[in-house]
Amino acid sequence: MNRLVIRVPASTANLGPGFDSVGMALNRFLTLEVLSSEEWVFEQVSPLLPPLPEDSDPFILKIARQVADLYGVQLAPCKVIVDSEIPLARGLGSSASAVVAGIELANFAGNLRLSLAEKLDIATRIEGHPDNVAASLFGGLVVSAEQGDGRVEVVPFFDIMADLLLFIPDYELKTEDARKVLPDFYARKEAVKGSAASNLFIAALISGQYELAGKMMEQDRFHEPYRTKLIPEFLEIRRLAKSLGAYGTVISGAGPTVISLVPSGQAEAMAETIHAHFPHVLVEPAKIDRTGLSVEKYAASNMLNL
Ligand SMILES: Nc1ncnc2c1ncn2[C@@H]1O[C@H](COP(=O)(O)OP(=O)(O)OP(=O)(O)O)[C@@H](O)[C@H]1O
Ligand SMILES: N[C@@H](CCO)C(=O)O
Repeated sequence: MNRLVIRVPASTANLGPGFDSVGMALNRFLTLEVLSSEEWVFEQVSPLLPPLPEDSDPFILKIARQVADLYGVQLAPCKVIVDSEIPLARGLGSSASAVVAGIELANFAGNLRLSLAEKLDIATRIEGHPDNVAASLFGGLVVSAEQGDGRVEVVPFFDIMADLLLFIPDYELKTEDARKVLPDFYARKEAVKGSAASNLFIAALISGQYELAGKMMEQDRFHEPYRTKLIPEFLEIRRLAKSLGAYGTVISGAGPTVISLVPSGQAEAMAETIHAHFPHVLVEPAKIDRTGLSVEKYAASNMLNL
């Protein structure tokens, strides 16, 4: 094996009331080209990536080494060329994609032969919650729950017939900071309403009742009431998107990106209208990625064709 291409989709977490449990993969990708090498070499070709540290391992290699330590193996050195379409700290799962990429790098360079379930458990432990990593690994809409024993159970769905509209502000919001504004406890009445909204949202979404899914999507009780103040344009975007026919509009992950679930084929036209109202926000149509993590292996004999 001389060349490997690891492709990991971005993701949106929560989708409103599915806090830390629901994720959806998006058609924006982190890509690693991995080649056999005498020593570790990292190159980055996207301006969206953070600068490579001068005195320590790059983040993705740190994750790979962590996984190798877990299994007690040494990693064979590689040259890794990293490209990315996922903006950092915007609520589009950049860290989860990097964690999944690091695990896959370890899988290759340490010859670990990890199963998808093992990758999910490790990624969840590193990321702290399964929503983004599960979506990046499986693709589609993924509902997940940690089991308390280090294992994560998931059910992916691939037949959601809707598109997405991303509103990406020009400022970052670190997940760590956006979690600090959340309460440690919820009153029973609030928790019951939040959980009911989540249940009905998922039931509506997977049964193709997108209007109802959109309505329930906007009834989160777990995080949006506390994070709205961190994203000043959120409620105005929601209002405008609704007036143009979006099913529902929520904070993507920990924000600041706002995401709308919209009828198939309508995202482009809506993006054009909305962009004029929010000049400092990038308004981009997106689609659900239904592939998840993909790994392509190329033998030496094929390399001249690549
Ligand atoms: N490809 C990468 N290479 C190195 N570091 C990365 C990479 N992707 C993400 N990171 C690190 O993760 C941080 C962003 O993670 P954070 O959890 O705050 O936001 P996010 O994952 O983009 O959004 P969210 O979790 O809300 O979906 C970056 O600031 C950077 O430190
Ligand atoms: N569920 C997570 C996603 C961001 O990592 C949150 O909302 O904090």
